[in-house]
Amino acid sequence: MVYQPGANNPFAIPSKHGEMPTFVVRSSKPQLPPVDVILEHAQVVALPMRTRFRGITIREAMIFRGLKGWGEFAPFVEYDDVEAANWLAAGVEAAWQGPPPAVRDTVPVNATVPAVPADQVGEILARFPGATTAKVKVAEPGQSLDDDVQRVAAVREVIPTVRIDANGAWDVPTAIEAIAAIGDVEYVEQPCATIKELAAVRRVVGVPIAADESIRKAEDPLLVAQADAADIAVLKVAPLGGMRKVLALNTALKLDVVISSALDTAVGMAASVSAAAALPMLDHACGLGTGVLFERDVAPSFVPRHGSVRPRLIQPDDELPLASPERTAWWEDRLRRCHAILMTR
Ligand SMILES: O=C(O)CCC(=O)C1=CC=C[C@@H](O)[C@@H]1C(=O)O
Ligand SMILES: [Mg+2]
Repeated sequence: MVYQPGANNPFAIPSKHGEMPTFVVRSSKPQLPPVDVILEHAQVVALPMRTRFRGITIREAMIFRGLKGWGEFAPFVEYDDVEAANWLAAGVEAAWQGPPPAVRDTVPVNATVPAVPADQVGEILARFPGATTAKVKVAEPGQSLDDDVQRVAAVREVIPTVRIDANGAWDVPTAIEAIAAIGDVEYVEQPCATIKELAAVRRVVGVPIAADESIRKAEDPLLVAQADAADIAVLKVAPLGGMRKVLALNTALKLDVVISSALDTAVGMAASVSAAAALPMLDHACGLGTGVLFERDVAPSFVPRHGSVRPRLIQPDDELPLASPERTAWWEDRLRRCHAILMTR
């Protein structure tokens, strides 16, 4: 199909001054704008973090403007193109389709506590005013179980409801030992790497198990539920391919759901918050307060107030902390490869 410039072109974005673009582009996917249309309004940002999180101190992201707003493409740099292509689908959905209808206007969020020493916990929690649930990272490489126990204890002094996330780092015996040592928690997210191990831990421990990587990195995201391996599904909009994908998964999984960020900038966070606002049922706080972990965001971050954030559309700041030309070229190449993958799906 050839898209001509102007009104009949479903992907054409008027410039800031209202003129239609002058390109002629080819695309065979009605839902996917041609790659040059995406890149025409794209910028790559490098955002400094206030606290190292998941080994990241500078969060790079590509953001682009579409017909319905802004989208984000920010797969973690180590992800391969097949996995990263889901993130592009999510960004395109946000920018060209916009959010699904909301059923609530506030979304409760948890405080997110990176694997910091216990004496830094108070400073982190102060960034999440009103949060009644905290998610604490545990099992960080190079740290001990005692570090986790102390960090969680320091959090509990301020916020009694604690969930922990081991990112699949424990084997089954270590998970059972660590969960017993850490004590009462709302749930344990991804204690072990595999679905089989999650099911084994779940059979032994008396606390609910949440699956994150076992859903977003699985070939079949429904397997974890079929294997009775989890009580709660942690769903992330960008890695799972978009807001509507997450809503469909929520229906198919038949588990309690928590929507969590993928260390989204304010643009990606707008999509994540919109997905949470559109869920028919939401019984748990969501991991959508991570904007406060950024030193600088692309627009005012979704800062929790009274423990919640509100869905809204984002207009990025005029002046952004742009990535270097080399990094920008790297992201453009990556987006082109991911776009080619989406063309085959
Ligand atoms: O859920 C939260 O409170 C914040 C988001 C969060 O923890 C994560 C975001 C991005 C990458 C992950 O390592 C991490 C997670 O594993 O859930
Ligand atoms: Mg997780």
